Amino acid sequence: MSRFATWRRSVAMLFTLCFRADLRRSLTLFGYAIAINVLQLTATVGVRPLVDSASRGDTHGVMIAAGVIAVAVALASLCGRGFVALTASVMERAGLLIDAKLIELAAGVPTVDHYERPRYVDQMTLVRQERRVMAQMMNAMALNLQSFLYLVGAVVLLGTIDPWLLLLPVFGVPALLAHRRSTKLALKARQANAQPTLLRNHLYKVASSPAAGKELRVYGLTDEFVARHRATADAMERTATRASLRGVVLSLVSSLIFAVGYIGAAATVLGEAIDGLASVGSVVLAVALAALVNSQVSSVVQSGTYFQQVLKTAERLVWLTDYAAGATRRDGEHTPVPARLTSGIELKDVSFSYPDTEKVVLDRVNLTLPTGAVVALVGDNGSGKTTLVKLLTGMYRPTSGTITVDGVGLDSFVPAEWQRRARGAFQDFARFELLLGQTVGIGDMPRMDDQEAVVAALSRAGAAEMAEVEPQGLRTQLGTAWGGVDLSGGQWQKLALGRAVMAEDPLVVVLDEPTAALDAPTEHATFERFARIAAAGANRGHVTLLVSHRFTTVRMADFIVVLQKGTVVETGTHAELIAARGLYAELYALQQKAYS
Ligand SMILES: Nc1ncnc2c1ncn2[C@@H]1O[C@H](COP(=O)(O)OP(=O)(O)OP(=O)(O)O)[C@@H](O)[C@H]1O
Repeated sequence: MSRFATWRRSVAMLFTLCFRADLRRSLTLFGYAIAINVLQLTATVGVRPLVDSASRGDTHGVMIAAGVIAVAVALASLCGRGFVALTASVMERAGLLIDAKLIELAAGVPTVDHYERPRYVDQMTLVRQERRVMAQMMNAMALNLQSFLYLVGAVVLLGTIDPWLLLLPVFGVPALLAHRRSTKLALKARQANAQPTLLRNHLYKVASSPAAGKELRVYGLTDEFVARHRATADAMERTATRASLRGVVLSLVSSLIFAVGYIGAAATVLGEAIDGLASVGSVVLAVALAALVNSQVSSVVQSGTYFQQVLKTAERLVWLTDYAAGATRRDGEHTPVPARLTSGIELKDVSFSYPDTEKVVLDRVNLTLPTGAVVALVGDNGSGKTTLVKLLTGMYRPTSGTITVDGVGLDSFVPAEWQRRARGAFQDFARFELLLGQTVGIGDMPRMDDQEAVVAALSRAGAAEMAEVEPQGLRTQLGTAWGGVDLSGGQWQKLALGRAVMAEDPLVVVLDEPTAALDAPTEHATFERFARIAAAGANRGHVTLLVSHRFTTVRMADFIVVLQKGTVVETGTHAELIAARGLYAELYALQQKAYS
C-alpha cells in the first residue's frame, strides 16, 4: 500500500473512531474552539482603540473599547470552561471504543501465531501504550484548529499595520522543522524501547506473581530479577533521554531564530511610530500580535507534532487491522463445517515450524483419526504432541501437507467456525474468574447459565462434587479479587474438564494433559469416563484426542500414536505396540517398573 493510501486510511480510521465515540459533543468542541478564537482576537484587537483613545484623552472611546475587551474575555473564558468540560467525556468514550477495537484485534484472530511474531507484538505493545493519546485526538484537533485560526488572524492583523510584518511567520519555519525532527527522534526511541518494555513488564509480572513467589525465594532469584528489571529500565531511559536532549537543542536554536524576527518586527513598528506613521495603539497591538504569533507557532507546531504521533498510532492500528483481516480472510467459497463426522480426520505429510523459526517441529506426519475413536498421543517432552493438537484445533496452519476432515481440507472451513466445534482441556488451562457454574457453562455459550447442563457436564467429567463447592455451589464467585473463593489447582482443572464436555456437538475433543494436577487414580477414572463419552461419540460423530504421559491411562485408548522428535514412529493399539517391542513397549516397561 502506498504511503498516501496508508495516511488516508489512518486519518479515516481516526475520524471514524472519534466521531463514532460522540458525534454531537465532538462537533460542539469544534464550535467552542472557533468561538474562543474569534473572541480572543476581538479582545486583542480592542487594545489599539483602547490605547489610542487613552492617549487622546477620549474617555468615551476608552469605555467602549474596555467594555468590548471585557465582554470578549468573559465569553472566551466561558467557552473555555465548556471546552474543558466536554473534553473529558469525549476522551472517555473514544478511549472505550479504542479499547474495544484492540480487544477485537487481539482475540478476534482465529489462529494464535500472531502472538509469536515480533512485529505484531511490537505494534500491539505500542498501540496499547499510545491508546490514551489517540483518545485525546478530538480535543487536540479542536485545539489545533483554534491555534491555527488564531495564528492566521494574528498574521492578517499584523499585515494591516505594516505589510512587512507578514514576514514574521517565516521566522517560525525553523521551529516547525525542529519539532518535526524531534518527533521523529522520539518515535524512533519509542520503537527501540518496544522490546525492552515487553521484557521489563515480563520481569515485573513474573517477579510479582504469587505463582513464581515460592521459586524466587527458594532459588534466591529476587535480587537478580530486581537487577535485570532496573538494568532494562535504565537502558530504556538512556535511549529516551538521548532523543529528548537532541530535541531540546533543536528547539533552542529555532527559538533563537524566531527571537531575531520578533525583535525586527518590534523595531519596524517602533521606527514608524517615531516617524509619526503609526499610532501608539498600533505599536502596542503589533508587539502583542507578534508575541501571539510566537506562542501560536509553537502551539500549532506542538499540536501538529501530536497529530503526527496520533497518526503513527493510527497507522499501527491499520496495520493490525489488516493483519487480523489477512489471518481471518478466506478466499473463495467456504465449506460449511459438517454437523457430525462420518469418516474422521486425516493428516497427510503434515510438517510444521513455528512462525519465524527454522526448527521443524512436526515432520511429514501421516495419521488417520477415525470418528468415535479415542486416540492417544505419547512421546518425550518436546516431541510435538501439543503442536499437533494446535494444528487440529486450527490454532496454526501446517507449513506443508494437508489436514482433511471427512475428505474436506480443514483450511476450506472458516477457522472460527471450526474452532467453535473443537472442544478442549489443556495443560495450561484458563482460570476464568466467573461464577463457578459459568466457568463450566462457557464451554457452550448459549447454555452458560443452564444449571442442569452444567451439572451434567461436571458429572461427565467426573467432577460432580464441584457443583457443591462452598459457599454457594454453582453460584460461588471465583477469584479472591472479586470477593470470591480461590480453588486448588486440581479443582480448577476439573472445571476446565467440565468445560471441555459441556457442548453436545463437538467434532474434535482434545485433552492435552488436562489431568496433570489430578492424582493418578482420579486421572484414571476421569479418562475411563472420557473413553465412554467417546464411544458414545461414535454415534454422534467426533474424534477424541488424548495427550498423557501416564501409560496406565494411555493404554485404554483405541489407538496410540508414538511421536519422537516430530515424527510418528509407531501407531497401533496398546496390545499391538507391546507385541511390536518398540519404543512404546520400552517406555511402558520403564514406567511399570518405576511404579511397581
Ligand atoms: N510457541 C512456540 N514457538 C516456538 N517453538 C515452540 C513453541 N511451542 C513449542 N515449541 C517447540 O516445539 C517443539 C514441540 O513442542 P510441543 O509443545 O508440541 O511438545 P510436547 O510433545 O507437547 O511436549 P510436552 O510433553 O513437554 O508437553 C519443542 O521443541 C518446543 O520447543
